[in-house]
Amino acid sequence: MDRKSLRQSIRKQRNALTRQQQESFSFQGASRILDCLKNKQVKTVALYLSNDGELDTTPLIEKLWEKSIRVCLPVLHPFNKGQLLFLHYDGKSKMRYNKYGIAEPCLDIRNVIPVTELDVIITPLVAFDCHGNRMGMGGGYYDRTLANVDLVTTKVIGFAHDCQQISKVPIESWDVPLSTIVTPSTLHQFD
Ligand SMILES: Nc1nc2c(c(=O)[nH]1)N(C=O)[C@@H](CNc1ccc(C(=O)N[C@@H](CCC(=O)O)C(=O)O)cc1)CN2
Ligand SMILES: Nc1ncnc2c1ncn2[C@@H]1O[C@H](COP(=O)(O)OP(=O)(O)OP(=O)(O)O)[C@@H](O)[C@H]1O
Repeated sequence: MDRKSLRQSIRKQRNALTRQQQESFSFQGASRILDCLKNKQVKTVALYLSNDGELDTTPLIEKLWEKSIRVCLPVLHPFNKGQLLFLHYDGKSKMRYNKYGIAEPCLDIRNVIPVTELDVIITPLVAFDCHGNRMGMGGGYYDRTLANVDLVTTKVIGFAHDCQQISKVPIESWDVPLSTIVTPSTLHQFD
């Protein structure tokens, strides 16, 4: 299957999960991520607000706030096409909808967090495989972000439903494989 058909098919599957499944999976996923961050000096985590049947990040965001860990969200760069900025997000952040209908903090330079300050980036994805290859929504936003990340100082974790795992992601030269992917049932570690 080509990338486009694969995307469509997996997006359909995750959107078909029931409300009850979405809710229990989001708590299971959150607790796996927290396990993964335990005993690490984590001050700032980049997350995303779930959309299109993605594993819901709300319980995880709440838990991080409880632990006084700073949460950032991606914002589409206003001029540089395909690039993301990361903005601090708390319960009081002013929000707007971007062109994809995803809520993001209103752009205010004072709230921009440089990627070098992100201890952990939790990425959304559409499909992944047993080698840690990921495929996203098709904008190349995270591929571009990860191309500029120092993977020694910033831990990158994919977050997805179990049903998003496929046997082989058709990869492209710019794809950055992930060493960790968390699903509700499993912490996947790849070498
Ligand atoms: N929750 C969440 N936030 C995110 C991402 C994500 O995957 N999930 N992104 C990860 O990169 C960025 C947004 N990337 C996206 C890229 C394409 C589409 C999308 O819906 N594309 C439509 C076509 C839209 C159009 O061009 O009109 C489609 O495929 O149907 C959505 C988000 C930043 N924020
Ligand atoms: N590091 C990069 N530099 C420049 N262009 C890039 C880079 N990474 C990806 N792109 C471009 O972005 C487009 C979309 O890439 P791709 O389909 O792999 O995105 P994706 O992995 O599905 O999305 P995302 O990374 O946002 O989740 C491609 O046309 C590709 O040329």
